[in-house]
Amino acid sequence: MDREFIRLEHISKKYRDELVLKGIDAKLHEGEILGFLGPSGAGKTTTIKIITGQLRQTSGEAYILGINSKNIDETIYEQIGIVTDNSGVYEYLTVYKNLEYFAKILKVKKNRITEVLKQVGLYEHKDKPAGKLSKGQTQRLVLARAVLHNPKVLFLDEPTSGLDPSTAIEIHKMLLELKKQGMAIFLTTHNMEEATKLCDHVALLNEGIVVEYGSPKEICLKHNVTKKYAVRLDDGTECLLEQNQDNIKKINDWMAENKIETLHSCEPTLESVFLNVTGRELS
Ligand SMILES: Nc1ncnc2c1ncn2[C@@H]1O[C@H](COP(=O)(O)OP(=O)(O)OP(=O)(O)O)[C@@H](O)[C@H]1O
Repeated sequence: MDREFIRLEHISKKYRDELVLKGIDAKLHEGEILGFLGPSGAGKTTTIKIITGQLRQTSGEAYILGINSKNIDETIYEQIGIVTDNSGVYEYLTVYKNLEYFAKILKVKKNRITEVLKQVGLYEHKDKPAGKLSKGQTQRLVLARAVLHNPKVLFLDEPTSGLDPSTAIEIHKMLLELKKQGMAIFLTTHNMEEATKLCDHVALLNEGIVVEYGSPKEICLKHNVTKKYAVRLDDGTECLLEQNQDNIKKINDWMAENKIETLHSCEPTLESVFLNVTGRELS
């Protein structure tokens, strides 16, 4: 499960005089989810466009499925799926007809349409015009279209942006299922919780630079400089205690007196790491 599907080597991109990517390196392997995280304007969409050959970088090299992105052709497009927004849904066609249309283009057998509709939970809506779907259902349809041909790599630009939490959870489940099947997923998001839950690796992007790269856990532990415990006592008192001998003794005493209601160690979150490293909020 470790075939390399994407490699970015020091990618830079200038739009006129503005340098928006400043030497990005990253890798994505089979069956992995890589999160590109950063605030609006950090360069996430630009990165997807470069990898998928829609935009030419100013310097550096990008490879997808072993092919340089500059030489991408339809054999590569047949092996990738891209979801950047909800465009490309034909509102007057039913859900099924939408997928049937793309199945023809992608030379996918019809029984795959039913399979995918069931997988994304849209089977019971298959005869509804796409224009009458809710936002979350539309996002599922877009996802269904992107995975119809069983791509090796799936690009998702903010897949749960604007969705309610329960629909977002459903989308997360689907993505983890696709990952389990070996699909490599390149995901951009502002949402650190989503990234922590889904991603094997994340790149924290700020002003065109990757300021941290690694697994969410590794990154959080690396920034866990002042280790603390959060304690809540049975009288409602809450306190944050640094991890030292005195406080450990205090906690032991409270335990002996059966006073502790909850006790947690407080590792930083990706959100707080980002704030620490860049001085900026993510959203
Ligand atoms: N075609 C373009 N011409 C000029 N500048 C552009 C172009 N496309 C993007 N930019 C600029 O490049 C920077 C990065 O944009 P990009 O869309 O990659 O950011 P992003 O991280 O995807 O943001 P968001 O989260 O808002 O989608 C921004 O400052 C944007 O204004």
